[in-house]
Amino acid sequence: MTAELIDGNALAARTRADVARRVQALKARGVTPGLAVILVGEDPASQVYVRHKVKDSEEAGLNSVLERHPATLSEAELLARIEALNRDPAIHGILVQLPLPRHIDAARVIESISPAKDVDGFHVASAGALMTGQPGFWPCTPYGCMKMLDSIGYELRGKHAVVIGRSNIVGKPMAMMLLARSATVTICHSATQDLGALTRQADVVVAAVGKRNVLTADMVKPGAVIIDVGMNRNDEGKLCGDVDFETVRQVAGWITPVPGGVGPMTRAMLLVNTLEAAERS
Ligand SMILES: Nc1nc2c(c(=O)[nH]1)N[C@@H](CN(C=O)c1ccc(C(=O)N[C@@H](CCC(=O)O)C(=O)O)cc1)CN2
Repeated sequence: MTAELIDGNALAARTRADVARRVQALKARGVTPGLAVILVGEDPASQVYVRHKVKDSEEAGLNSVLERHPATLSEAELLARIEALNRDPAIHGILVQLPLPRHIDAARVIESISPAKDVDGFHVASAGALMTGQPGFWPCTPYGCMKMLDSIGYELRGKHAVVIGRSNIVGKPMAMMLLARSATVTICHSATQDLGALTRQADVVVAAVGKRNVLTADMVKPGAVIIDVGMNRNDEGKLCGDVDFETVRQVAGWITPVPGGVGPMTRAMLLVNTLEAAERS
């Protein structure tokens, strides 16, 4: 068996086109969705990601403002900027690119964003809303993974999903989203014993560790759906995920590639969240 690819680039393009249509409808009612993207420091990868976010939003018809600050910006100065954006009626979504410089407490910064503008879905209020099934913003990466599962018409009810990774921004919210669809969810992490024994039982595996080859072919049930959230570099410097793609695709039923899988969907779901923030305002 060779797995079918779940094409994140194609699904993201359809999602962006849908957002663009909804933005036009909102503009006709006099509202232009506004997104503020804050970058602190000169991390090269973050600079690329924020540029993409601004370009994506402009192409979909949103207003986006990119604020670049030096790495020496103090936490108090950053909190003051966020407070001003919280009050700005033209801004519906606020995003602080992570990671932040070490002298800034990322949790305090995230909690200072108004939950109504938390389009990254990282605020504790957004996490609580997800956990209790209340309306709120879902973090873009796991939200994008759910859209990828939906795109192949996958019925999660009663299926066993294994999430590898327990971060606040991917692993934990991913598990909650799968649970909300009535999957049986196992969360694995660095202290899990015999990871393969668990993944071999899984109908769906989401790998979100940030380490190459965490999932190999011998750890996969034939026909399983494999979602690869990882973004790593191999020995040749090429971008790769957490999954040993070439061997796992011989066993799995569906698989997401890296690049061209979850990454583009993360970007697309930010547009969806920002549009919805504006629609709710
Ligand atoms: N405030 C946030 N910070 C960070 C987030 C986030 O969701 N919110 N996630 C990551 C980085 N990230 C978005 O910010 C992100 C990274 C990569 C991609 C992507 O499309 N990757 C491409 C490949 C890009 C390349 O060639 O380098 C792909 O997978 O095809 C999207 C979003 C950390 N920080």
